[in-house]
Amino acid sequence: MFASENGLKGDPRLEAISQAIRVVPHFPKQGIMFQDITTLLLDHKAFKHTVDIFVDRYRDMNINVVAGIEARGFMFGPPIALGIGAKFVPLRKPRKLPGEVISEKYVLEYGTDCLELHVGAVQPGERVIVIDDLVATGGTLKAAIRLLERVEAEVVECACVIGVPDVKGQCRFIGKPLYVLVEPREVDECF
Ligand SMILES: O=P(O)(O)OC[C@H]1O[C@H](OP(=O)(O)OP(=O)(O)O)[C@H](O)[C@@H]1O
Ligand SMILES: Nc1ncnc2[nH]cnc12
Repeated sequence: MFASENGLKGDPRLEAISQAIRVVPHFPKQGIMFQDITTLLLDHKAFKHTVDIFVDRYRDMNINVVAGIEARGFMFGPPIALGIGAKFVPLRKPRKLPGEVISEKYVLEYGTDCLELHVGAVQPGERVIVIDDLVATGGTLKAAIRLLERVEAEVVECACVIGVPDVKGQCRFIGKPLYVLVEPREVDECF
């Protein structure tokens, strides 16, 4: 669900977060309105609002693991993990993790890819939230959930800064609760 429909209706932090995201049309290919969160990271207030909202939501939910998806989930996951007292586990692209891994392939808006998890990083029964910057088709989150469920973790929720409006039908997308802060921006007036 969107944060604006779940306790944060009218919260000015959501607008500040949205405004800090740059839209780059036709990147990395024609027709994609790329949502660039590097400009959100440049705005320390908007970046802090983002982390604070997730920390407030998850701090009392007995979360053991924050699993961040490469690459942009690595920017939001670690401060959230520190804020809620959980461990951070990277879900990485192929051939980046040096230890024994399990892998899941998935389809993207612009290609195919694969995520890997270190065997032993997450224990059976541990409660996990999965963090990424953006959900579009949900294919990446679904691969992350499959990886974590293969090691018998409990995926409590997925959390993204940006989500296409269709994610309101969240269970159809990924089969797990999904918490999203803002919708993608259409045009870019600020940058
Ligand atoms: O919901 P989906 O359709 O699966 O798309 C969302 C994913 O796409 C982007 O990552 P990308 O694969 O471009 O990788 P990057 O973060 O390494 O650039 C984004 O950061 C999400 O991980
Ligand atoms: N429109 C988009 N902007 C940024 N990252 C994305 N990943 C998939 N679609 C994207």
